[in-house]
Amino acid sequence: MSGKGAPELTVKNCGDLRVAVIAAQWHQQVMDGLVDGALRALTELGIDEPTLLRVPGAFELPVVAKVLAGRGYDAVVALGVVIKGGTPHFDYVCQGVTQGLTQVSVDTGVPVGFGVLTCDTEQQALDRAGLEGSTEDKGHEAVTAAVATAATLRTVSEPWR
Ligand SMILES: Nc1c(NC[C@H](O)[C@H](O)[C@H](O)CO)[nH]c(=O)[nH]c1=O
Ligand SMILES: CC(=O)[C@@H](O)COP(=O)(O)O
Repeated sequence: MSGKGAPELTVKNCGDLRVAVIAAQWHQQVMDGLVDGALRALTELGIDEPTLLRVPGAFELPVVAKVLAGRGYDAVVALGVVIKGGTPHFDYVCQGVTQGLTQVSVDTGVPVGFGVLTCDTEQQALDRAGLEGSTEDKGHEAVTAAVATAATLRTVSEPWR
């Protein structure tokens, strides 16, 4: 299930890659879908012993991503759901998470799959959660993108980190 132009990625010979998934806990129903989709992608890729850690909210994703990226993981995947409320808080959470995860990836050279939904409504999140009736599976997508990038980096001859 790929949404709105996302590529159908095929990754081979990546079963030995070390992958960690970090999942926030806000909006449980949507998060259950994202985590299931992520684990399904890992199984399809032959990565059979992923690390799965939980954090309270999306804002806590970058610090754990940073620590894991320094522990020898080939890829880290961050999953979360941020839904707009009645104040600008949404903007600051989304900005902090996005900038933080981006910084981890470029600072460490470890791909960080961005599986954080930033939605105006709960229905938008449900539609992207890989649940029955969803049109997209962003958890699966985030894993596949991160693992594909890690596989690409593995072909780079010089040590990059
Ligand atoms: N409103 C949402 C949050 N807010 C909580 C923050 O992520 C963070 O845990 C808190 O500010 C304490 O540091 N988190 C989500 O994941 N989703 C939301 O919709
Ligand atoms: C994105 C959020 O943190 C959100 O739950 C905050 O809601 P509010 O802006 O109504 O406090």
